[in-house]
Amino acid sequence: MDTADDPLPIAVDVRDVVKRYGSVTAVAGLSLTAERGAVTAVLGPNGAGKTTTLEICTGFRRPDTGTARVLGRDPIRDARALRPRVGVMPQSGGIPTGARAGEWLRLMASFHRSPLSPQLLLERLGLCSVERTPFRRLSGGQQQRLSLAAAIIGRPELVFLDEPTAGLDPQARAATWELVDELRLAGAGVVLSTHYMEEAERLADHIVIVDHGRVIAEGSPVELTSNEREVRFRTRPGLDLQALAEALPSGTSATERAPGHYVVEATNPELVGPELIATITTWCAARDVLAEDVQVRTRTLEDVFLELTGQGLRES
Ligand SMILES: Nc1ncnc2c1ncn2[C@@H]1O[C@H](COP(=O)(O)OP(=O)(O)OP(=O)(O)O)[C@@H](O)[C@H]1O
Repeated sequence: MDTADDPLPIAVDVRDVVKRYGSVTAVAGLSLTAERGAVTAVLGPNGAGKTTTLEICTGFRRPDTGTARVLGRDPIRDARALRPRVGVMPQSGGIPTGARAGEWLRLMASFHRSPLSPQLLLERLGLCSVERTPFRRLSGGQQQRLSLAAAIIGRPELVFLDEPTAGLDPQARAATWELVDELRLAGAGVVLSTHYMEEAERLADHIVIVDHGRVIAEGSPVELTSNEREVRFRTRPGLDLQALAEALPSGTSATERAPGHYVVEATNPELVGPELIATITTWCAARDVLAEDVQVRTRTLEDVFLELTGQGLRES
């Protein structure tokens, strides 16, 4: 380990980065930090700028303006010094098509002073049966797992994983998550991009939600969701929501999300309690309406994400 610039708690410091591809602004003034010993998930819809941001952090692209510092260094100028300390799993695999799985891992291991065992990684990631198979003949999931193994074999201090579990089956996803947990426990910083809310909630200490090249929200999974509680119930469509709103305490609002599916949201989670439930069900009873499936829900990361980024499909 290089001790010259250690131990900074901040492993990645991206400030005001802008990156354009012709007329497309992929990253539009984005700032984020990621700590050592923690998993930072960059979450965003298609085309949000996640890959470009990771590529800037790994020295693959130069920002038009703004700065990126990785382990206190410049990812492009200090690429040689950073290489043994930083693991990278690019979205496209980044492994020569003719390289055989086992040989490639052993080669990668030979570049590091105290690597993980290639054999052990092949076993943990279910790649033993394809050890002698060239990269181009591996399935998409096997390619990803090999790329993950190559990124972490040198026991990096910091690792960037671009959508590490996209398209993986549940077993491979669980194996990947386990390895990420172990990296964090070993004190490494992990920065990963993902579309999967479950993955961000399960793995991340810090979630950065990105859209249109900017950070639109960030915090721990609990910080992002705990203030968000609501009551849901089902009954006949077309209730008089204005009348219901008059019966509800201030700081709450009622909507009919889909015909017959109602949500009462509160700005303050403490408002969501027995009294609110009683108010709703009493109001319904007075109209001879049965409120069914009454649920108090803490909103999920997915609820928050969709509210922030909108429900519409992205073209890119
Ligand atoms: N090499 C490139 N040349 C031109 N445009 C690009 C290039 N790479 C990315 N873009 C565009 O920049 C924007 C951001 O892309 P980027 O791949 O960073 O987003 P992303 O959040 O990783 O998306 P996804 O989740 O779909 O992988 C998109 O509009 C994309 O089409």
